[in-house]
Amino acid sequence: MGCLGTISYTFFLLSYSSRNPIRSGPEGFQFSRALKSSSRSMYRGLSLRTSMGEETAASMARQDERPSRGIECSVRKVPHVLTVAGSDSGAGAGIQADLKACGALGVYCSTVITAVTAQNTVGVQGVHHVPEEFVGEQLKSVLSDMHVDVVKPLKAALVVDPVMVSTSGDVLAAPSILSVFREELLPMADIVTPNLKEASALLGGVQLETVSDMYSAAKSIQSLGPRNVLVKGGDLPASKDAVDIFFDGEHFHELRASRIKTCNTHGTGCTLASCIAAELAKGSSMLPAVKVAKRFVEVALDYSKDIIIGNGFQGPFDHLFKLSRVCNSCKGQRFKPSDLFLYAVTDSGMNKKWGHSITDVVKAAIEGGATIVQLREKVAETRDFFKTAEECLEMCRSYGVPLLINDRVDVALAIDADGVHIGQSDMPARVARILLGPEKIIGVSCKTPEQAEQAWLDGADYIGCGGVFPTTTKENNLTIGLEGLKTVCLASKLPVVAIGGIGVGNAHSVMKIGIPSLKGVAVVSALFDRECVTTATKMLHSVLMDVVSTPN
Ligand SMILES: Cc1ncc(COP(=O)(O)OP(=O)(O)O)c(N)n1
Ligand SMILES: Cc1ncsc1CCOP(=O)(O)O
Ligand SMILES: [Mg+2]
Repeated sequence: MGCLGTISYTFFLLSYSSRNPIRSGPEGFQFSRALKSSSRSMYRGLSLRTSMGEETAASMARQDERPSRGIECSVRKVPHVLTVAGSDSGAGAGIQADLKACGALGVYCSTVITAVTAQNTVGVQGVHHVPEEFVGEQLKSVLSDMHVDVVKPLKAALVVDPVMVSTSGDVLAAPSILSVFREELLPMADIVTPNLKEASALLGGVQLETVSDMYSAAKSIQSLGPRNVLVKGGDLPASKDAVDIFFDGEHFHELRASRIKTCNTHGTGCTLASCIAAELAKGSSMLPAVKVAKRFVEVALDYSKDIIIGNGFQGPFDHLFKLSRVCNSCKGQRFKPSDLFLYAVTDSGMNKKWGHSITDVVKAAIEGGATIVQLREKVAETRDFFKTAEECLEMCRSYGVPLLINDRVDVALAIDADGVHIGQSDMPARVARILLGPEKIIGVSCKTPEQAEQAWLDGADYIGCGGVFPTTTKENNLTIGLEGLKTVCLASKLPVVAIGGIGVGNAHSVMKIGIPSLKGVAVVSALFDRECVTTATKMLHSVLMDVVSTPN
């Protein structure tokens, strides 16, 4: 059976990149015509039937005609937003924001580019308009291909972000574009999302200064034709929250989000509109889509408040929630096998016994020479573990020592730890790698060469091998001895840290097996079942240093 292809729901997101000036009226008219005529030709090419039986038969016939892509795959609905917008070279707004926002919300986004702007965080340096016919050609290319497999009645929603005046006050469109919006686009729109200045422009320059003004504006704009209106109050003077007014022709909703203190706000309007389109494409109805979009923008702004991109006053934010993690990662280098040299693994029971706090023992171990720390908290409540882990991470970062979390991939993700250590009965390393991404450190416990091979295949960074000696710290743990350790070290393609019953009395014998993949020892009780953790760590450190500095 050949590939049955993809069923697409296409939603139009019609917006222009913020700071992307749209020139005089005729261009707008032509553009809107291009959109309409392309849409019309797409409709002509499709025979839409309302009866499900006929629809399915037609769809199957079309699928049979499709050339096989040479792979077996089943039909899968992919929500699909088509954005018609300008390109922002700084990638904070426009097409680039739309792609990122849709990607973040799990929606496919195709693009029709209306203008290419040269811009950065300082401003717009230039605009190159794409000729109208070519905008039409892009529309045709996308729609003629990506709609042919539509098997349900075509659902097309139009989200119009009427970018005319930026929040910073830049006039982005000539007054003549207003008539295009009013006469051509708004009546077609399922939702229009003006900011205060745009709402004012759409309404002939009326002053909008209060939340109550926003209500009136939403009502007046809705009377111009769009089914729904969202008047965005981000630049409302003297407002503690970011207030938006949604009006569906019958009911008003006042939507509030906390106002994030950040300069990284470039592209919020585009992003909000893309997120609304993405949620609609996933099948949401309008108000829930708007709420999700607003929440997404709030969370993304908060996440990105400390990132620095460019030198201008208004930076972009991070739609994919990745950049501040990368910035925070240890010393820029993801994992160094030498970090396994003296690996401290915490134990809450031992801390309790000695009256130590976890942050104090982590600090003490690092000051004694620990080169990596693992939080191994088997009984803590998730909330407590999360809080402690956050504190320990801050501490470890201040010393430049990586912090790994035992077992709990969720906690590692939540606090943005440097990685995890997982065993043979924990989350599979392959899955942990997918969840954590390529940057994080993953260690896997292995007792056999086969397990070591699998850990390597799964994308682990190191293996923990043991228990080498008997231990009471971990119950029912098979001891593999120095011979078992040697066998695994010889087979392992990954660096190895030995664990289990290791302390000042036997660390020497472990390291002396002399197999290059063995990089250090991981220790619990020899460091933490002690009154003075710093002294215990220093002693073990000195034994290890002796081994590496003494010739064979
Ligand atoms: C460095 C290191 N090696 C091995 C282990 C043991 O992990 P696991 O087998 O998952 O057992 P628990 O520690 O979860 O009881 C480890 N934690 N660290
Ligand atoms: C977690 C673990 N995995 C294998 S042995 C072990 C316990 C190590 O503790 P200790 O260093 O006190 O023997
Ligand atoms: Mg485990």
